[in-house]
Amino acid sequence: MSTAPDVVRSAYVQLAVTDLAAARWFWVDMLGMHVQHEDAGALHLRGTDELTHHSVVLRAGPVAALDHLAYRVRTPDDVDKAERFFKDLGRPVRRLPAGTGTHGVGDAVRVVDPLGFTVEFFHDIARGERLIQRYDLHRGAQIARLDHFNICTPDIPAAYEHYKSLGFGCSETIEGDEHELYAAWMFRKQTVHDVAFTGGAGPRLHHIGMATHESHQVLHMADILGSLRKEHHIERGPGRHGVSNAFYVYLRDPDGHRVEIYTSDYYTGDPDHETFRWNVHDDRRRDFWGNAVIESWYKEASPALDLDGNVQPISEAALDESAVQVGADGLGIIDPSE
Ligand SMILES: O=C1C=CC(S(=O)(=O)O)=CC1(O)O
Ligand SMILES: [Ca+2]
Ligand SMILES: [Fe+2]
Repeated sequence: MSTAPDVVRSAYVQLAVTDLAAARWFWVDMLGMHVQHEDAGALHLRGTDELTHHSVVLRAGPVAALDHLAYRVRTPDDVDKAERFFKDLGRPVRRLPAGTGTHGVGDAVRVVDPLGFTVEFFHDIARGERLIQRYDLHRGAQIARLDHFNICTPDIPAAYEHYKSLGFGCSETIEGDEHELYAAWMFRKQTVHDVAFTGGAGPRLHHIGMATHESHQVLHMADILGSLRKEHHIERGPGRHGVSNAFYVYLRDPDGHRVEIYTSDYYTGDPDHETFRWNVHDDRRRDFWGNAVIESWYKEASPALDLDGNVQPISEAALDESAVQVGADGLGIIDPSE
């Protein structure tokens, strides 16, 4: 096996949106993300703490879809390592020299990974002005940074093994009584996750997680949408997660792309960090207070594009967590004897 690239973190996502103006309203006017670069066909956005050019790229397109996920690697040579790693796996690989890929990003490589997702690995990226203490510019949810990707994939063990081969640690899992793997959270940066897997038809993007510093910003985002009679953009929460212990709310943008506003998870940086395992019958796992998980959260997700911008065909999942009979999800049957 060739050497894996040294991935630093989940760095940006490129989404195809069918109405760039409507997307601008949601991601800039409502969430408060900062416009680093804008042209007729795309918006490059970042949060208040982010010193690199962007963490969300919204590109106008005919189909609302995930264009690609992007991980930053530690050195320029790690871009070469990523190219060799995925070529050795026999996967489609496309090198994008500086100036030929996403605006602001230097030399990069894009691959279709074994799970069917288009993923970019880059090191060089343009810098942005330090906004951390420009409180005069902080608005909406006051998004600090991109925290994670959550992807729908039919084979969670395969996803786990692939990201383990890329050097990711595992912070938490959801497992059945026989330890069948329903979901996993994996990391390179020293927090709960850079990527998580939700069991379901895939490849599809379940959501991107955007971090705020404090829970009142999560609540304020929900209040803003309620005030404007845009409450239909709130899909799930606010609430407290079991997995990750984060405080959260899930929103849907005008194209249905799901974004989580997420705060206050925990440190995972010690070399002997142990995985915390939840049982799928524990109804605190997804919401620590036992609140139901709305069915759309399990079933709906954004399709994924291949290297040429075509929608990837999807495969159905073997395990369906929403079908597991638990009390809180509202989808199962509560055993009256309990
Ligand atoms: O970021 C996350 C952390 C926890 C959860 S869960 O709903 O608690 O499983 C979901 C999530 O993957 O979006
Ligand atoms: Ca090189
Ligand atoms: Fe999440």
